[in-house]
Amino acid sequence: MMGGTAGVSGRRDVDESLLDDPAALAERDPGGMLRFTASAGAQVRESAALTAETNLTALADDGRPRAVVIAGIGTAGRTGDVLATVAGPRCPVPVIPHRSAGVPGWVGAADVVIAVSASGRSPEALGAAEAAHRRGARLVAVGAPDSQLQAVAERARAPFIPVPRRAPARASLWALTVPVLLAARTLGLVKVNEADLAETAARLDADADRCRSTAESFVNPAKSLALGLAGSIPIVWGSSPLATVAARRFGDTLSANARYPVVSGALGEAGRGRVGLLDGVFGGLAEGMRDIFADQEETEVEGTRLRLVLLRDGGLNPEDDADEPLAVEERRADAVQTLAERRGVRCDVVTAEGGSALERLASLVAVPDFAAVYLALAHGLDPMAVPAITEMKELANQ
Ligand SMILES: O=P(O)(O)OC[C@H]1O[C@](O)(CO)[C@@H](O)[C@@H]1O
Repeated sequence: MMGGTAGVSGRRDVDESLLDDPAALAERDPGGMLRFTASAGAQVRESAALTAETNLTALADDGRPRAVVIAGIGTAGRTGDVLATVAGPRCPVPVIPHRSAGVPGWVGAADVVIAVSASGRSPEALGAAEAAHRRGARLVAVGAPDSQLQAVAERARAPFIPVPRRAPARASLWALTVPVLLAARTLGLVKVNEADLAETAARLDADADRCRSTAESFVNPAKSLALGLAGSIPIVWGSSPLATVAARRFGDTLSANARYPVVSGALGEAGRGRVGLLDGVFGGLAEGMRDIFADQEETEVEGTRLRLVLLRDGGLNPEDDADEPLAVEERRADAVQTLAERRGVRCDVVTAEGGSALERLASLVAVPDFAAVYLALAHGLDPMAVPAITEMKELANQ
């Protein structure tokens, strides 16, 4: 197979009408990615119940650890980022996401390793679980039942929290995240309570309803976000550490489902560097050309342009720990919107809602998760197929 024909088929331009045709959407989504995305709230409830059935006392017995390492790759790795932000900057114990096989050299008996893998077989999670056992660290494993990861946990006599498998792993973000948070709660590192979980699940359900395939583009926030992004290079910035996790997650799903290149990260850091993209050939320069041609017959100027998606975390809970005062984050978010406006770069804003950090995160992840699927479908791409990843694994012999 040659470039262009290898991998999935699709169309370069989006078919807008397809998004308002639920039957056509279902046909182009044979694996049911929309259905999996809509199960986020159910995943929270199911994983909370499965964690409650797991005996985690071995984890708590030795008291507060020196450090917690969350080991896994891809979506499993993102759960470590979620834990680090929910634990917050004043967490007395370092919370360290780790994305390569094994564990950092300093990990020992005083530490806890949480190994996460949706399939239960990633070399990164398996290597970490085995290394944790060898070094005498406390281990808890999260992943598919009856998997290699479960076998390693059993050999190590470590708790294993089963998460029923959904293919692909990126559709399991909430199912994997909740056990990680609850394991950390057992260690006294986060304050997530049952009401937070219930409210988070309810918000994910409500957003899934707003984003359902039968809701038309003009009332469906995910479809309109997808159409706004069509043909652009998305820049996704988060106003706070929590919103930055959501921004990175949107980068993951836009790349994996819709195959869009994305710049994503923290607005605080971007403001000291990458904000310069707004002045570049895909930003202000391209928009300037559009203005020149707008006076002439030609209204449509060819060329790819940036589209800014700003995820704003209103920080509604005053008890939340924060690195920076909310006012600083808010001023920065206002500033980048002004910058984009001055350069003619279109900007979509998603604002967090909800009381707890977890619910606010859910409110920033839910609509973008659907938008990435709709963008794939509008291009005629099967959001679930990942031929390049499979080919990469074959070629790299992994
Ligand atoms: O959660 P798992 O099964 O360990 O997979 C890790 C990552 O590997 C992939 O399956 C790609 O191989 C991603 O989709 C996933 O997030």
